[in-house]
Amino acid sequence: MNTEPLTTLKGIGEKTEKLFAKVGIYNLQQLLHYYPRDYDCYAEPVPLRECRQEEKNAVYGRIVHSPSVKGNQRKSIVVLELYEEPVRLQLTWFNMPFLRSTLKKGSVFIFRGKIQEKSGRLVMEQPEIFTPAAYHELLASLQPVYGLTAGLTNKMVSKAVAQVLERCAPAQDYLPEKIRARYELCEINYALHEAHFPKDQEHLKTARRRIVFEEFFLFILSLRQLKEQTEGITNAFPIRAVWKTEEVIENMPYRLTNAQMRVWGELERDLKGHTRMARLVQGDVGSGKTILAFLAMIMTAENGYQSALMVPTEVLARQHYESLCTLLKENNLTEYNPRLLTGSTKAKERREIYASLEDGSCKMVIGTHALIQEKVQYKNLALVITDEQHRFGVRQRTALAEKGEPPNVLVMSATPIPRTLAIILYGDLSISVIDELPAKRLPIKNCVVDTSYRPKAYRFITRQVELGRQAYVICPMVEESEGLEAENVTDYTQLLKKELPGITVEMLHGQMKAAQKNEIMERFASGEIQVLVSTTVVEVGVNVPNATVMMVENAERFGLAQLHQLRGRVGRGEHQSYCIFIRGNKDQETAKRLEILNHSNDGFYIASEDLKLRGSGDLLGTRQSGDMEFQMADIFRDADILQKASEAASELLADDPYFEKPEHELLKKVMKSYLDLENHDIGL
Ligand SMILES: Nc1ncnc2c1ncn2[C@@H]1O[C@H](COP(=O)(O)OP(=O)(O)OP(=O)(O)O)[C@@H](O)[C@H]1O
Repeated sequence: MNTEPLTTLKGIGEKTEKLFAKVGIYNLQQLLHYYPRDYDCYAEPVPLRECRQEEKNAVYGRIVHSPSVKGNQRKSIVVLELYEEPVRLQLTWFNMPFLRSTLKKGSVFIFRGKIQEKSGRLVMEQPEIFTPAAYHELLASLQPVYGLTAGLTNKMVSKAVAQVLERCAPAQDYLPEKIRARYELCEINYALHEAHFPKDQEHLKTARRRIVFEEFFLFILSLRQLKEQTEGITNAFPIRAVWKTEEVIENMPYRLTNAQMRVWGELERDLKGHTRMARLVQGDVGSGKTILAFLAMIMTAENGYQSALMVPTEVLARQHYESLCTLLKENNLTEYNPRLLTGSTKAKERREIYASLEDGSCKMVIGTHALIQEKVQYKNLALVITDEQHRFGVRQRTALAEKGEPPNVLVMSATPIPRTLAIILYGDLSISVIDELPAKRLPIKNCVVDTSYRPKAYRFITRQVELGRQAYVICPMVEESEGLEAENVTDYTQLLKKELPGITVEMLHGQMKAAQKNEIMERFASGEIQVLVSTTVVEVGVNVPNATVMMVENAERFGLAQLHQLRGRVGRGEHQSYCIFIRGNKDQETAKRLEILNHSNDGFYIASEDLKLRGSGDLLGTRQSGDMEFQMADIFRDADILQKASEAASELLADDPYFEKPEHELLKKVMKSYLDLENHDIGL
């Protein structure tokens, strides 16, 4: 593992190092695995009449008239007209007056950019300019497009990656030869190189297959090890039947659905059982998983034991904490002393919480990664609940479990994974499914529209706010970023403040300070903020039943599973809810994909239809699931590779369960650092 800092690369100083840190890259190893999020394909130039609108095109241009330059020194626009009967195309460049001397009359260039229709004219803004010879060199190649942040350019990333590739190669391959041959996987150095700088689609496909396989393979191997260590362990916290949970269920303002009751029965059986519980509860968005988690916590506390609920974001931790406190108060159970422990808990309070966990006076704790820091000692932690399994590595899953006697483990997930895949990905867990939504829910009304619909959408939101409801508006980015045409939360909030006078509009995104995020979320939950412009930080678990509109800008930039999660933020109460997906392009494929969402509110159906539509050949589309477990793999798109990796892991473990054979020596080392890395990521 190459953990040298980025500053060991040429051209990277402290300033650039900080920019890389913003996208989560701190060392060479991480940079090597920072795969492009897309690839730009340099296709043959086409005649103007064959250009496709809303897409990137390359066109030949013989300059007949010199370009015009308008404006002044500080703000100028260079305009060049291309004409091929019957098509006229206007090329424009902002603040690049020097281009006038490059674009000389009589010369020939290739211009490349997106063609759009604006006020009845075809325009290409800020096109790239190439000489025909230079373009020829690039032809058919795929140029990597990396995820960026303000100040970090694509060129900076690709140059740095190129250096690392040169420095690290040739690495020894740790996937055993036998497996590589059997599953037709290419060699590691080749895979890494082609994943970043593919020669063509075929090379990319081959590279991708290898990397995806490897990601799944390592994951499954560690999962199997985990299973071996934990399966059949005696339940160290036997639970007696108690009546409190029955009372809590009776006192609830609603009745549990049949599915909730069935799953609760399964949880209860597990908790009272002789062997340790290890269960996954899967249920579509809004199906009511949280109350089951709370019931399990109450039953555990009633028996004198502690439980911990760990969630991926602070916003969600706080929300769950508040609902738990309300539930306990309503049932006179505040003696369980629930606490909230997150990264932003102040030192003094933190010490108090640590003490109450150690002496056992706190029976329930909800929090983020802070819960698994070394300093936290529990008196008798009997139940660990993790929310949204996917966001935690295998290692994190057990870190909590290692604090004392192995506790019962309950995992909640809203990711609609088909059963066959779930069995692989959650190999160490039994699975329960909540396959029913609470009654009285009206199906969400959806529409997929283009940007011209915005004024109507704003009027609609205004009317909903007048009725006392609230709305979310989701943008893909936090702030404007060079070369990326997508709406951003910062500018959009300003725009909406103007467009929606008299309505309280605020923004929320992951880069804000925790205290600020909490404040905004609390004001939204209490109804004070009426429209929340946000990134996908609200994607998982956020529960504000009064919100009835979810408007998603640049819906094409999100995977369907992610859009389904976002949509799940509305329709959580009794009011009719609406979802407006705004398409930022006119691409046919996008339209087809979004139509699936438009016609169904069922997460499992959406995932399977999406898979059919994509087929396995689609390499470049948006990743389906927003999970962070894998760098490149996507559990939906790569379902077939997942199956193969699972097969391979079984074969390997049957042959050499402790990696003792010489050909598995390197793999053993990699497995160890794979687990350590996850530890390292969470600061253990
Ligand atoms: N049986 C029920 N009847 C009516 N409302 C319910 C029922 N169960 C839960 N709810 C309510 O439905 C809303 C959604 O429940 P919850 O937050 O548990 O969903 P979830 O399954 O965790 O969804 P997500 O995956 O989106 O977080 C909450 O406001 C909750 O109080």
